[in-house]
Amino acid sequence: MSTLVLYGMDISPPVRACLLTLRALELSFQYKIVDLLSGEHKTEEFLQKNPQHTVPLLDDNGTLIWDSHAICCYLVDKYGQSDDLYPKDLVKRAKLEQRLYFDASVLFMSLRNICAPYFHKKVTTVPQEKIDNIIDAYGHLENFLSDSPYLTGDTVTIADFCCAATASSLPAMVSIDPEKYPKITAWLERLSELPYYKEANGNGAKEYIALLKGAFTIV
Ligand SMILES: N[C@@H](CCC(=O)N[C@@H](CS)C(=O)NCC(=O)O)C(=O)O
Repeated sequence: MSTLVLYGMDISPPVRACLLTLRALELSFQYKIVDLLSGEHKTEEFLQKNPQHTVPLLDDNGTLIWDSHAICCYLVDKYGQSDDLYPKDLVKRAKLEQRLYFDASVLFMSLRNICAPYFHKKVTTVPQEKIDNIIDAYGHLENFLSDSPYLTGDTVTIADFCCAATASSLPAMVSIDPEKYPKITAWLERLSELPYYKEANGNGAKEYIALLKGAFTIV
């Protein structure tokens, strides 16, 4: 029986994507808090596990995996009772992975490019260009949801978990106007009905927004 340990903290969107996946798979795991705000991710002990010093980090009986997207894929492939959350069908998987890479390279980066300078160097001025990146990303997300309730079709997958963990945190910088983004708004409401959503993502997203809302001046 393997022991799963997730390292992270609730304010981190990619950590919450992993929490959503772990809960959806009904896996038991140990959650070890790494307090980024006090620099615990830069300790020798953590750097030995993840030299890139990011959370989430998964330790599956000595196998160390980081990057939330890699973790979510691994968890479903290894422990899923079905492939519903991460289909094996190549065409379905390709569409899903496009959404994962969208989160990793566009959506989450639009958030990280603002919050990393804030957390690392207390930078509170944000160029309009960085705000425009969030608005562009919202536009793409709205478009991905134009003809289906979830990001890859009729059922929830890890693409929804990864993108929703980020999207539900981005209102710290740019609100999601329900009139402009009705699909994103309905999608987040739909996901919030999952029995484990509040604990795995909702509370942490609220905490993240409370920590950052109003912290920035756009220049
Ligand atoms: N693409 C990575 C991003 C991970 C990431 O940037 N995590 C942030 C917290 S939200 C972090 O650990 N920052 C600390 C650092 O980069 O030193 C993932 O999806 O896991």
